[in-house]
Amino acid sequence: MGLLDKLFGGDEDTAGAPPKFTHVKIHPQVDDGIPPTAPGFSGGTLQCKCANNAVVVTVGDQTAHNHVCGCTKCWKPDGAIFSQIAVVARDKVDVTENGDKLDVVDASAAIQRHACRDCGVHMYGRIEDSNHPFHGLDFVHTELSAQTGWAAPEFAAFVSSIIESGVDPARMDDIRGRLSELGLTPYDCLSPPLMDAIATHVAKQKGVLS
Ligand SMILES: N[C@@H](CCC(=O)N[C@@H](CS)C(=O)NCC(=O)O)C(=O)O
Ligand SMILES: [Zn+2]
Repeated sequence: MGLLDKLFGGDEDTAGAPPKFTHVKIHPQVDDGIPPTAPGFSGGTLQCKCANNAVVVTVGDQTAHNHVCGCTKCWKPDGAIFSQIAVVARDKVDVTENGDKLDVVDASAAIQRHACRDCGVHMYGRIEDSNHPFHGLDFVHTELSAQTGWAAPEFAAFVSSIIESGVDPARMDDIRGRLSELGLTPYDCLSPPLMDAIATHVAKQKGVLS
């Protein structure tokens, strides 16, 4: 193998090779294979983890840009090193039961995460700043739903940020390897389409694009 191939992995043939990183756990929704998106799926309900008086949020549409997120701010189920989070239009999100149990986790954050004060689950995240590139979208964890058919996760965001939660940096090659095996391309910020959407929004605000 030449130097360039060594550096860029040019002729390493991994097609059809058995997965090498199945021991690496990412999130319960993806670890045993990713449930597929159901064509025509049009929403459902999300429920917090409380045994009594659970908070219920009704989402009246399919979600988009579902992904696993390694940042420290998104809610994760116990033991998971990533969250799983997707977006949906804010006018499709309604708190339908026990909304009095919701508190905003950090009012100064761009995403106002509304969490159940009893079980800690984040029920939806809303962007109130009308100048934010993602204003109009809410962030939701569809694993909180009993329905199947929600949009499948497509990529992994904020991967390096898992170190900020205490993950040993020496594990990063295995973790990125597992994400790639699952088809969740690892990015240390967001996916290229979302980064392009943010940059386009900024360029229009500055007047360098129309
Ligand atoms: N390295 C930081 C990254 C935090 C971050 O920027 N998170 C992203 C993905 S959820 C974001 O959009 N945050 C906005 C917010 O938290 O309001 C961390 O892990 O805390
Ligand atoms: Zn996040």
